[in-house]
Amino acid sequence: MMALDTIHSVPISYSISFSVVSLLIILVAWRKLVSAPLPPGPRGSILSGVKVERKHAWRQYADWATEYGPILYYNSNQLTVIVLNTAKVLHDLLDLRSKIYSDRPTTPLWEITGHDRFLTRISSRHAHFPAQRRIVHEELAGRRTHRHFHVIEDNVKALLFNLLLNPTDFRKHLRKCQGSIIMKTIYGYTTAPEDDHFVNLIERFSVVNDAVTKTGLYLVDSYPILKYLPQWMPGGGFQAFISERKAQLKEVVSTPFEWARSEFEAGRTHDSLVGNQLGRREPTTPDSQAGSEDDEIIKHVAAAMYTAGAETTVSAMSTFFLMMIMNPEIHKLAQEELEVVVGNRQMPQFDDRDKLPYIDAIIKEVLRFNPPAPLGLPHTVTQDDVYHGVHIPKGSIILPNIWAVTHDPSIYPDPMKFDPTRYLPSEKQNTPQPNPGKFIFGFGRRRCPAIDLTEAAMFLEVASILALFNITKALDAQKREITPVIDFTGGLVSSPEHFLCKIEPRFEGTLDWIRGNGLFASGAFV
Ligand code: HEM
Repeated sequence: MMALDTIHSVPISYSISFSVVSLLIILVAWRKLVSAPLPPGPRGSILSGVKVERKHAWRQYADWATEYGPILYYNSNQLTVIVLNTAKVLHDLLDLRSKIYSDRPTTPLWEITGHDRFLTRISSRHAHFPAQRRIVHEELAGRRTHRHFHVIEDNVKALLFNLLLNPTDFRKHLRKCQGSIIMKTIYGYTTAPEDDHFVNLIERFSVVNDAVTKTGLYLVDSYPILKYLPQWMPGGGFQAFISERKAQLKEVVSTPFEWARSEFEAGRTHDSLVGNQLGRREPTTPDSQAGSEDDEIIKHVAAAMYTAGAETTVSAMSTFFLMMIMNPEIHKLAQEELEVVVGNRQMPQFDDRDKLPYIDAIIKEVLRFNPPAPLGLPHTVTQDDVYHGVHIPKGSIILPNIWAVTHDPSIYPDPMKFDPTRYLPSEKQNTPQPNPGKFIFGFGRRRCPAIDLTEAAMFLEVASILALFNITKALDAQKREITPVIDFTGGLVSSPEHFLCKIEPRFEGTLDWIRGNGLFASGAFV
């Protein structure tokens, strides 16, 4: 009996002390939380909060950070916004506390229209999120990207050909190249030379999507009750707007997917994300729930890729053109490296990448100088948190100020100077400056899943363009050089403002050279 008492009393006393300790921990954490103030930041009007007026919000935030510190808080239209401005706070919160900082903010409008199902916007707590991330990882991570090298090669050849025939439209050609790479690797679909049906569909949608996804733009975001307003009541036209958006979204998500599925069912296999995933999933029966759920997952991953990947890479490539005309000595050094490693009049290959450190450094510097997504994509935090004595409330919108990090002089000295040698060891600097890829592709569980594909495509585009062309300042009617103003657009993706440049073949007979290298083979040019 005694023995039995002892056996039982030990766990009971343990569990009492365990409960007391847990309660104390919770109390201490709670006291810390309630006593911790919000981070410092600008205060706006009581009604609408702070308005960020500047075209480049990231610069405004960086300026505020010098006044208030690396973590800023402000209130905008009743939304709590926290901006993270240094590499350290970004790493501490978005990488190390990724478990609670990987969600995406949503709005009633996105939920009603279904925008919140895309990988770019889906909540990290949604049942489909792990499967969506697994799919992109399976299809695009690391060496798996190599399967798509031939797609990149074909489209880069088409790009070179288009630049030769019609250099003025270089941005259109960059867009075509990137869009075609995505459509082929994701759906197995070869885009038409002009006016492609699917590309037009997605691009039209992206424009509307941009407007729809501006947080707080619509009344329903502030007053969710409005979603129940019948169509016949004043203001009920909103219901028609919703139906239209839903239909548009369904078309964008389903049409290219259904094309890929019909190809798959007809036995025409394409080594694409959708084709491979259809091959992997359980066989479906007409009433199979699992099959249709899998389809939903695949569709929404695939549809996110074009909208996330087209604009960003085109922005980076446009910055590359701008930097080449503004820095002719860097352009020349890159061509000299290519001549030594690849030889004259040769098309660079993927295998050459490791032997071309200067080209690699130019790409890094392009991405640092103008990060295509300067504020990344917004995150949100799923529980109240305290960091260095400040309270980060659950549900706050967390903006990573990537631009502030890539222009932080303590990491990148003289940050407004375009200088690829930052990443190369030299007598002046034993340790090269950090690869901006650490920051510009985002953080934690939401980090961009297409980094390897992006870097491979940018390498081949940059190296091949420099191998074949000289990019210089355009001339006006009096044959004077036009020096562009270095300026970038505002918005989620920031690209160089319109500028002119001259793109000329380096060698006589380039057209013949292009023919000889099979550049007509892909048929994907305009
Ligand atoms: C230079 C080119 C690119 C840059 C700078 C870039 C940057 C980013 C950034 C900053 C994020 C947000 C990460 C975060 O929330 O922390 C992101 C997410 C994403 N990117 Fe990229 N990206 C590029 C190219 C691409 C391409 C080519 C694709 C597709 C083919 C792509 C697909 C995606 C997707 C699907 C997400 C959402 C991931 C998620 O929310 O879980 N990106 N990217």
